[in-house]
Amino acid sequence: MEANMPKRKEPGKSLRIKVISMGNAEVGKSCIIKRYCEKRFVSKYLATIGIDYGVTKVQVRDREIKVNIFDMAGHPFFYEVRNEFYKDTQGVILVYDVGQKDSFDALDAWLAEMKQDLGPHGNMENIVFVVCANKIDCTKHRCVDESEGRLWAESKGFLYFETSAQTGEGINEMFQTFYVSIVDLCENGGKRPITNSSASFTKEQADTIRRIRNSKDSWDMLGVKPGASRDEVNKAYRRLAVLLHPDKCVAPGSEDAFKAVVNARTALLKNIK
Ligand SMILES: Nc1nc2c(ncn2[C@@H]2O[C@H](COP(=O)(O)OP(=O)(O)OP(=O)(O)O)[C@@H](O)[C@H]2O)c(=O)[nH]1
Repeated sequence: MEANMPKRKEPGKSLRIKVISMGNAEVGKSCIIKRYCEKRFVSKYLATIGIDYGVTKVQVRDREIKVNIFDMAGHPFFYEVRNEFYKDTQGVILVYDVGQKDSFDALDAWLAEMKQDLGPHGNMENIVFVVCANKIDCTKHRCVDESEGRLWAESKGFLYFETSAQTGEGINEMFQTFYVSIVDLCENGGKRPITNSSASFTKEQADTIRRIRNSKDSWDMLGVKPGASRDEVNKAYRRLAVLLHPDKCVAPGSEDAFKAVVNARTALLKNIK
């Protein structure tokens, strides 16, 4: 049996699972859990000290699921406390604040912390991850858009939800899908079920969309040196167009990336003899 498989897994029987929350301080981890479990929102920030623990029961199909939730403090100060709690986990709620780019950029570091604490025998493939792009009610401050977050999550085979603990948007849907995926995983011998989205685009497509988003000018976007010839620009354009054409590529953000590439080519060709 896999190390992080729960003890009882016969269909129709009750199941006990462990879920943890991860993400920078103040992104809303505790509020997301409270919104689902207690149906309320706490606007005052009370930093989690170390770990908060709670138990809840949910029904998935014909199974009663007893969920042990460990809400982790996001502050770096609590690293020593957190690292005791990563093992034997079936589900992770990975949260960032859509108005704080740092909290999105930190997601890789959170995965690295977990991987390091699980050690060489820990297997992250057996865990269901759901990414919550939280505080979507704060539209004015939003700086990480949906396609950027979704691309990050789905290229790793993680679930992705846009949430607001304040309004409740996306919260029930997120937990429902999360718990169903964990039960599916338990009934699938501890293997994460392949989602449609994770199977439908390649790493090259995801990396190219990210590169285009971060490019500094049209040359950079097409991946050619400044001063490249018409032929070089057209060749680079054709390669990207085949990779990202909306008929062929369903990765989040591909349509915008494709349009940006078309515009970059047009702008460059105007000035090349
Ligand atoms: N506008 C808005 N504010 C939110 C939302 N979720 C949480 N907050 C606020 O963000 C602050 C931090 O929320 P917490 O849930 O305590 O954050 P946390 O990630 O658990 O923080 P740590 O315990 O320090 O790791 C609080 O003031 C919340 O009221 C949301 O969806 N929208």
